[in-house]
Amino acid sequence: MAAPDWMTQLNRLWGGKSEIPVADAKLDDITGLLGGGLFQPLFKWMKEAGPVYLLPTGPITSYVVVSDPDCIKQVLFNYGSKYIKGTIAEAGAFLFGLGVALQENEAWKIRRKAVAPSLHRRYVEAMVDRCFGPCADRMVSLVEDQINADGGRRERVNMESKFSQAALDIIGISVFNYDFKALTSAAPVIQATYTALKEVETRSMDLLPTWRLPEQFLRIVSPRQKAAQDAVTVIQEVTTKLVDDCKKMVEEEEAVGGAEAWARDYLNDANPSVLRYLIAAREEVSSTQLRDDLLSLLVAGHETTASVLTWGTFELLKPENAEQLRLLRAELDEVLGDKPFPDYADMLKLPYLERCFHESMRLYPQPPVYTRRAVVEDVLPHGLGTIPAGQDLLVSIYNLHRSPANWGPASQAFEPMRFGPLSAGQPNELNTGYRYTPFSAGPRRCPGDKFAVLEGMAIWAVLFRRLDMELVAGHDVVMTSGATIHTRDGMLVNATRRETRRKGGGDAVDWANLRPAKDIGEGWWERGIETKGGSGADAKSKCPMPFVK
Ligand code: HEM
Repeated sequence: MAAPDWMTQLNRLWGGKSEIPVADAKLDDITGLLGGGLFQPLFKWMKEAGPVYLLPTGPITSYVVVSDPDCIKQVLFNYGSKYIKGTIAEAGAFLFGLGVALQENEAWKIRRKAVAPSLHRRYVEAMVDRCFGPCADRMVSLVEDQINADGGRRERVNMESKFSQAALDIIGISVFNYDFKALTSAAPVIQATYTALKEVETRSMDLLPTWRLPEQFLRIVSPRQKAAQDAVTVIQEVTTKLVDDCKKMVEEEEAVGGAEAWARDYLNDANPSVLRYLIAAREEVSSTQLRDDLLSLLVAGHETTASVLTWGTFELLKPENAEQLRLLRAELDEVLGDKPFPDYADMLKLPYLERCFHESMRLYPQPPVYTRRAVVEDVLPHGLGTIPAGQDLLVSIYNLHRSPANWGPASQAFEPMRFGPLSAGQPNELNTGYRYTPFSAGPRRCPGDKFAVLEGMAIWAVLFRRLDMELVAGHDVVMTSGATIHTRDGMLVNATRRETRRKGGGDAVDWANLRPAKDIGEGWWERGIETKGGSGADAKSKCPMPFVK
């Protein structure tokens, strides 16, 4: 995506405010990383050019890459007044249609107001017991069955696929009340999601945006575009069917018992879902709008969580992180014993596990980079530059989270205790001064944050309590990017059953006085969680879903 040297020279004549340094982007920087993630050269250039720099991408096109906490805060909070999503919204329109994730301005505001309440804290908490725990159990039981069938010998498992399948099953049940059974059958929608998301990323970074040409033409001339369009058709067919089925079901329930009886039954025994909530809300909305909103949830909520789990597992299985893994298991044994999967009450007693999930999101933010476009001129804080109206930006959360300026000399190391004592709580953008911003901030902040954290914790709790795993020797786990960070060839582990510990039977750990197992640099432990800040989400509001008690 970076422009060749001559283009960089040309771009130095950029008409904007020239105090923003220009990245010295050589083609070698990205050819060396071909097949790797785009976010990696962005990190290299940040080290050379500083936390705000201009990246020329063509003779007249460029991105300003932003990696400073205060600048990122300003850009994200001014969505709607100074910035819009820009490139990513244009490039993703073929996939997301009218859905909440990529709409802009007024159209987005209406959809956000309708969709966000469906992911309310209380609904998500109810989902832990009904869905997250049982799905995690299903994932691990399948591996255990394989091990048993093989006489107890170790089994080679691609954990990236397992997490992706489990996350799809979870999002299917909680959002659509539909079981994709991705763990037990080959769901074409998974591959379709990957293909479509990869295309969104490629489109947003294309040097020559040929994808702006008419769709029918692209189908004929470009096999890549044809594959992307076919993938979208698969995803849309699946979601359309789910919307139609749910609408029919609600209509039938109303016809039989009237709205009141339906509501009563709904409270008593039906499985709640976001889709049923949206239909029950009786908002005047077309089936296409509903389909695209749900597709936003499916896409935004599936791969993101799965990728955090993949990379966090990779870190936890590295020999250098043996102590972190020991602590994680000690906590699980202490709280869960031989319980097959945790419920919501257990989740509140697993702060170290939650820290591991946050530390994984710090090192592997999903997505690592996203776009904004300035609609008016904006002066960045700390004299870091002026953004002219019309300028495209790349907000690099990967740079933000890995920069030694924000996280000290050991910023690249996996250390869940870097955020301070467990009594300080869990990190978020508010209490870390925006140095840790995994769910974005401001109006477009992720409404699925609580969902994601509890889902990830449930899956890890079951996995690490019941299985022993080691990374497969000689198999390189290499980062590459779709819209989230993928592995190039999977994340292979050898798995065996783990000896069951009784509740309280874990290693005794002095949790109150636990400090980082690694040297994170002087003064950085104190800087983990700096201020008392809320969750960033609207935690106290009343749950709008009538069926959640
Ligand atoms: C670890 C998992 C997840 C991460 C790291 C994550 C991260 C993000 C980020 C960074 C954004 C905003 C991007 C921007 O500002 O341009 C976002 C938006 C969104 N996320 Fe998540 N997300 C996760 C899981 C989920 C889940 C589980 C759901 C739903 C069940 C979800 C639903 C959404 C939606 C609907 C949006 C669009 C919101 C809007 O534009 O108003 N996410 N997510």
